[in-house]
Amino acid sequence: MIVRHVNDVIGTENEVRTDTWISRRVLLKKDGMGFSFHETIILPGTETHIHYKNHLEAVWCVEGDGEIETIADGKKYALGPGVVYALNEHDEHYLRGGKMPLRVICVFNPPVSGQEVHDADGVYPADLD
Ligand SMILES: CC(=O)NCC[C@H](N)C(=O)O
Repeated sequence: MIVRHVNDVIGTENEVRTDTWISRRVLLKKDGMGFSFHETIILPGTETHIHYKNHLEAVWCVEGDGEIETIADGKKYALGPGVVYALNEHDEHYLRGGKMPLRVICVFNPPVSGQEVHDADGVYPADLD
């Protein structure tokens, strides 16, 4: 069994920081679960263009506020505690931070390896070792 605390990831290479989010990747591809499991903080007032062409992602919003806009149809959804969204169609979207840090728990299938960041098109690479 694997038992970890998010504090074991903070400050390590598996806490990935960008200008718009911080991702603490607690379970990774190498753990063999078939998914990866992250705590992510979306920074207030930011916008991130995301298009997970190679992954499915489900997101559970725990605290804070923000917004997601699906680009294909221009629909906007408010994000806050208890909201869950699943990018079951690899939906290209804008993820926006609100007034407060938005803390979410994310699952990726297939799992990320640990160091992925979005490329210019909002994509994570298919298989990083
Ligand atoms: C919700 C979302 O996709 N945020 C970007 C970072 C991602 N959650 C990650 O943990 O790599």
